[in-house]
Amino acid sequence: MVNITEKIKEIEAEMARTQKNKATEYHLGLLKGKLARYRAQLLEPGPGAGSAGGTGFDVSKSGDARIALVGFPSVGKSTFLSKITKTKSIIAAYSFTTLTAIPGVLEYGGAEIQILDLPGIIEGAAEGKGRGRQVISAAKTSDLILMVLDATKKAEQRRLLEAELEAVGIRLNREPPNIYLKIKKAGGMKITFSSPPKYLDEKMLYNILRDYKILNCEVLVRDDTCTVDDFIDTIMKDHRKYIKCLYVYNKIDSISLDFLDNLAREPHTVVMSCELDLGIQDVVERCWDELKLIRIYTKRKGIDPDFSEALIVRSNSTIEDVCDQVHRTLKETFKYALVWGASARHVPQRVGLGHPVADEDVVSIVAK
Ligand SMILES: Nc1nc2c(ncn2[C@@H]2O[C@H](COP(=O)(O)OP(=O)(O)OP(=O)(O)O)[C@@H](O)[C@H]2O)c(=O)[nH]1
Ligand SMILES: [K+]
Ligand SMILES: [Mg+2]
Repeated sequence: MVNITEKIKEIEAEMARTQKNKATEYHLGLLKGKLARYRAQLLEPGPGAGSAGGTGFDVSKSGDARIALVGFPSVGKSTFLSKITKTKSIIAAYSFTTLTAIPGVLEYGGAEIQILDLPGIIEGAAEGKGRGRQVISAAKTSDLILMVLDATKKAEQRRLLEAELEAVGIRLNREPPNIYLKIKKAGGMKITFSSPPKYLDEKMLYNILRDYKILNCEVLVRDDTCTVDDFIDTIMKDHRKYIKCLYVYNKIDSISLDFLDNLAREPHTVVMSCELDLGIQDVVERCWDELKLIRIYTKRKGIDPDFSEALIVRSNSTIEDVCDQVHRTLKETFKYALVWGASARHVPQRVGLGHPVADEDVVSIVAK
């Protein structure tokens, strides 16, 4: 492990020394590729490492979605958990009060959302400082990262945390790059671009692929704005996780109104004060919006739908997912479904398993 950390440091130092220009472009691209590979190795649990490896804290997933509270020490993560759930996580003015993952349940919109309060992370967390690697691995399993920031601290805290998460392959508020890569057994490399690329060329991709020992493959870059980093993310796609992130500035009771106004205007950002009980509900609502969970009300033939209890499915779900939520084997006897609501072209619409559902649809499943 020490070896890999040293190698990473060496590559980072070499990248810092290398001037960025046309002549060094290929070399820098290769270095980035190597860096990504070592970082992935760093996260793999070594032999006998047990749960101390990259697996994070063993909190089993429960409920309809998971939100991870990530931030530097003493920004108010545990205070926030205690506000929005019945769980009491220890709150104190000293750093590293929380030492493991503390799960709580937020009930909202008929859904149960698991909230994971995590220990504070520090710079260098991705390389294993503190419990950083476990914290970040736990964050990697979440549907939404709530990055809790201290409004009284320097603006760079946000960039530092983002860099830590990026270093272990988490991509915040982004989509996977629009690059097709298929690894083959023979036939050499075939690299094509849908339109002339702005930041890539064939030779560069060729070199990086060779460095990864990928000699036979098909590549199609579909977006002319893709960068070397996007290409490396495509090669490393098994180690990448695209997660939504909401930036939450806490302790706004201690900053000026002007400053507060600026913070609140940043994208994906909400502000709150746990101490004064300000903005907490806004944060919860924004979380709900970001998770894009879908509530489905089921209806039996001849009876009004039961609006008191919703089935919760994820965004982009279909009738098939609804069936799976009701019962494991319901699909097998499924004949058709009747749908009332935003996803139906007319009401009720008779649909099959592949029909995409929308929030607050009413669904009646008809079995064979
Ligand atoms: N001024 C102010 N202080 C707050 C607010 N929210 C929390 N605090 C204080 O900040 C300190 C740290 O709170 P915690 O909830 O323990 O912070 P944490 O992020 O869980 O800390 P670690 O577990 O150590 O990483 C405590 O003294 C809280 O009372 C707030 O909105 N305003
Ligand atoms: K604390
Ligand atoms: Mg805490």
